[in-house]
Amino acid sequence: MSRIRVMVAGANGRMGRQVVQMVLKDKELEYLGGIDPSFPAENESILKNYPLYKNFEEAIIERRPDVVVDFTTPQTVKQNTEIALRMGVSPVIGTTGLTYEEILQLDKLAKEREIGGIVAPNFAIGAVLMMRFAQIAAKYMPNVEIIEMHHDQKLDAPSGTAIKTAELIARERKEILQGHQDEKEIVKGSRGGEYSGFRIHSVRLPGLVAHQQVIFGDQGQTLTIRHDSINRESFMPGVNLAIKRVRTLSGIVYGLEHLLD
Ligand SMILES: NC(=O)C1=CN([C@@H]2O[C@H](COP(=O)(O)OP(=O)(O)OC[C@H]3O[C@@H](n4cnc5c(N)ncnc54)[C@H](O)[C@@H]3O)[C@@H](O)[C@H]2O)C=CC1
Ligand SMILES: O=C(O)C1=N[C@H](C(=O)O)C[C@H](O)C1
Repeated sequence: MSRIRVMVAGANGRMGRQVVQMVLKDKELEYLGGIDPSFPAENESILKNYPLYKNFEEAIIERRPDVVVDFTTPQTVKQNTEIALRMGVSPVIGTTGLTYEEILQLDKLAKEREIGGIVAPNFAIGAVLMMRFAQIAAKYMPNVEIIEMHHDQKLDAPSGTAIKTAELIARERKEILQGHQDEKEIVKGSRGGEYSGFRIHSVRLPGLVAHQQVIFGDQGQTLTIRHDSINRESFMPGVNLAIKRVRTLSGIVYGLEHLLD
């Protein structure tokens, strides 16, 4: 059986470097090279041993991968994905920041081209379970707040995981007036961002990787569902699964959970 030919966009980033190592270790995958406009540090010998392109379109035209994994930035991911789909390449997208409308547009393009793709805001199995458990709890405990905590270099807030969690909660939660109307924010933003009647709070600190708590409250009790990624290896089994399954999909699938059952 021929190996799946993979390129990694954002290869020089925190996630990209981890993905390159994972792909190189898997005998079913062939690493064709990376795409990243930044220069790898002197000690990043792995990246320098393989082709490293600065331009996404040029890389895809020249190498013709089966799958391109994207861990870049919210500013570039949509354009990258459109190029990949137009070139017949299946995208595995970990980059956050795509809106739901943009995912629908990409899905339309993927279906027109008969190509499978996946957008997963979180590739860690524990995070997928956290989101699912929160969705179940929301039906019975509609008073809820989300606190997500990440490293201080993160570009987007709230995190893609928090947004997806909020979308799942909003689907189940009956519409209630949470808290009261007379609240006054003395320090602007201290009550977080509002999503469909409940709050999301984003914490950014050095020392953190990726963490989230979903806290439900009811009379005399709280329920806290918490997930911690303590390193970026936590995302690799999910990314590996997506690379192997993406070409069997129809259109763009949103969330790793769709590959698990
Ligand atoms: N879905 C998931 O499980 C996870 C998603 N993420 C998301 O992945 C994204 C990347 O995160 P990090 O690796 O921490 O960021 P990072 O800043 O360390 O890496 C991003 C890399 O993309 C490169 N880049 C920028 N524009 C590019 C372009 N047009 N083509 C190719 N490369 C380009 C940058 O030079 C940089 O090296 C973020 O959106 C983050 O939220 C992060 C961790 C897990
Ligand atoms: O930027 C990160 O680090 C992460 N981003 C994703 C998100 O925005 O949810 C996934 C994970 O939380 C790590």
